[in-house]
Amino acid sequence: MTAEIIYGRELAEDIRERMTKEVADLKEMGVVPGLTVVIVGNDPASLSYVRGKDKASKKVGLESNLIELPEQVSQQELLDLVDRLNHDPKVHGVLVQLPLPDHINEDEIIEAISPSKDVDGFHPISIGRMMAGKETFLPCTPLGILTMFKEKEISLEGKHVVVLGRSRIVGKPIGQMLLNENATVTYCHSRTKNLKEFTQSADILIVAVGKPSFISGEDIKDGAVVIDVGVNRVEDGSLTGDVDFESALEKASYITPVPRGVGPMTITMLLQNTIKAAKQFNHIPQRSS
Ligand SMILES: Nc1nc(=O)c2c([nH]1)NC[C@@H]1CN(c3ccc(C(=O)N[C@@H](CCC(=O)O)C(=O)O)cc3)C=[N+]21
Repeated sequence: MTAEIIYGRELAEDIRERMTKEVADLKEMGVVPGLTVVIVGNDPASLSYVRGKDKASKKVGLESNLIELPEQVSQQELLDLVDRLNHDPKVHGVLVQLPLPDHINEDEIIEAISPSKDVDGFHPISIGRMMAGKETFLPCTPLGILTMFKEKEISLEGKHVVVLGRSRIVGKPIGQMLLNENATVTYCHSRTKNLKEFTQSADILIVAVGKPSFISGEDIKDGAVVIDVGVNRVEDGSLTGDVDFESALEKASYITPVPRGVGPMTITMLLQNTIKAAKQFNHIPQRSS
């Protein structure tokens, strides 16, 4: 079997086009959705992502602000900034780019963000609501993956989903969200024994481990759906996923590439969450889509 490649970037463009219209409608009502992204330090990869977010936000018509802080910023300065953004009525979404430097207590910063502006879906209140299957801000990468499944009409009910990786921002939440969609979910991680037995039994394999070529064709069941969440910057400066694309392509029914797969969907879901936050703030009903 040769897989159909799911180009997240193309899906993302379609969704952003719809969003641009929605933002224009909101502006007619006097509502300009606002997103503020905070980045600490000057890690080139992080800077490149946040600039991507900033550009995409502006393109759909959001009011986007990027706050760049020096590496040495103190915990208190960061908390004060988050507090100011929480109280700013023009700011509907707040994102603090992770990871933060070692001297910063990341959890305290995440918990300081108002849950009503938590467009990343990382606040414990958002996570708790997600676990309970309640309406909330869902984290952008998992939401982007779920949106890909919906757009491609890939059914989840009763499917065996194997999630490789258990990070707070990808692995754990995607498993919970797919459980909410009635999938049967197995989590695998660095201590899992006989990993191959799990990967080979997956109808849907989600790989989020951060290791180039961690998975290849022989690890995959014929006809499986393979979602590559890896963003690995390799020596020549190019971006590569966690899956050996060429060999996996021969086995899978669907596969996402890196770049142009999950990444652009992540950014698009951030914009979607920001629009949702702006509507909630202004008591405008959400569209059912
Ligand atoms: N608070 C927080 N929220 C995040 O959502 C968050 C974060 N911190 N820290 C870092 C990770 C990583 N991340 C990516 C987003 C888009 C692409 C993306 O669009 N990638 C493009 C390529 C971009 C390039 O070439 O550099 C693609 O895959 O086609 C990648 C990675 C969000 N993250």
